[in-house]
Amino acid sequence: MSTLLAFEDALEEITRSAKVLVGQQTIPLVSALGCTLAEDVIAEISVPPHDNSAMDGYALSTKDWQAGKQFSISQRIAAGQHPQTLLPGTCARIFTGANIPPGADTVVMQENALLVGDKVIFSEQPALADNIRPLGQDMQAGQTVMKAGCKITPVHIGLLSSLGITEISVYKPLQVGILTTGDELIAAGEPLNSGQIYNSNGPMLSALVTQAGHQVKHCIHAADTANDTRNALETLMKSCDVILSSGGVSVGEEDHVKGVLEQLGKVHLWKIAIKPGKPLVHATLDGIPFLGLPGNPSSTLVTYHWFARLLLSICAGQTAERPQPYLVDAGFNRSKTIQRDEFLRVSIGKDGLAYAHPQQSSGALLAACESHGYLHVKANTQIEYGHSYSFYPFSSF
Ligand SMILES: Nc1nc2c(c(=O)[nH]1)N[C@H]1C(S)=C(S)[C@@H](COP(=O)(O)OP(=O)(O)OC[C@H]3O[C@@H](n4cnc5c(N)ncnc54)[C@H](O)[C@@H]3O)O[C@H]1N2
Ligand code: MOO
Repeated sequence: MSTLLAFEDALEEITRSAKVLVGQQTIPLVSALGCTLAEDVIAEISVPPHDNSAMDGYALSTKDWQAGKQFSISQRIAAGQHPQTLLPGTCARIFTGANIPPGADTVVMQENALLVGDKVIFSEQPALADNIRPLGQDMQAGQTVMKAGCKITPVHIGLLSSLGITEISVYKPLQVGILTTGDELIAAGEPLNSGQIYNSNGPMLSALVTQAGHQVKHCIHAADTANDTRNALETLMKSCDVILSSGGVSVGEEDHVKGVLEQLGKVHLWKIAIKPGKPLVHATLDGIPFLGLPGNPSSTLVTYHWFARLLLSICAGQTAERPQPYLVDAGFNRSKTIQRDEFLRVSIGKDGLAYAHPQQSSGALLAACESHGYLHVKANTQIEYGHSYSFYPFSSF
């Protein structure tokens, strides 16, 4: 056990030397959903660009108001129109989104106004700036509204459109190579013979990489031989920015990945004190970052979520954020401790407590589908009912 690297040290080690590996390009904003912003965005205009009305009603000057005074309506301002300066002592009919005329400093909503012929009475004294959305309320010209590294969401597309932006500088997508290994594996769709299982890590990793906004450049499956593994890696090295693999990283003589990595590049770390996911390997192949994820499907998932996801996001220029934990109380006891940090697949019950899925085998994947997230139980720690532990919902990865 003493040779296993601690979870936090491994995270630090894997991310420390990682750097942006992709170039930039300018693309139409409407095509930028899911892309990573390459440069800070500084607002060139204020939003809104003018003081405007938040209500349909009447714009007037608070100093003109008197109880019972009948105001004449000196102009009508619809949204999009350019207002005239307000005639002193009068009010303007105004609509939501219309610019406030110079000389007015408040808006009374029409429900609080009494129309008497062609005049209006405001029974309540209006407060200064009532129902006025001031210039720059949302964003001020010169303000940094988005930082480079941010992943563009539909809300960002709305925000940048409100600044009049039509094109944006983003990072080109990271090209990711995926290698799966194992003689027992066949692709879904093929008939299953004795001793075989379907390859689930390949499609799962492709989906995880795609979901994170990267491009799966090439997926290769290699047999459990050093030759096949080396050939596959050399092929991936020709076209990929980063390479992920699954399986073949443990200690058996059928596990060839680590040996081949030592021939092709430099291995930085192997074996981490986590469960599942212990035999994770991190290497560099001719400048290309490589992460070898253990083949058990839940080990692949956990090591992708905690290590590969962060590594890929740094290489893609994304702001690499570790998910924020929520402190959640355990709904069960477990006296057994292990010398590795554990990532239990748990559900949060209606009582707000965390319950471990009964199937925690690293070979089982259904448990992750039936759970809400990970309960992080530090090495050598018992689980006690009612004590709190860090919970990470799957949605935060
Ligand atoms: N003597 C020891 N044996 C093992 C150790 C150990 O410390 N000493 N560690 C165990 C742990 S922990 C893990 S995790 C596994 C990881 O092994 P590998 O990364 O070498 O993975 P494989 O042996 O290739 O496969 C493990 C398991 O997962 C299945 N698998 C592999 N790839 C896929 C895939 N693409 N889709 C679906 N399932 C996959 C494979 O059939 C095996 O059942 O090693 C332990 N052994
Ligand atoms: O530590 Mo391994 O990844 O569970 O079976």
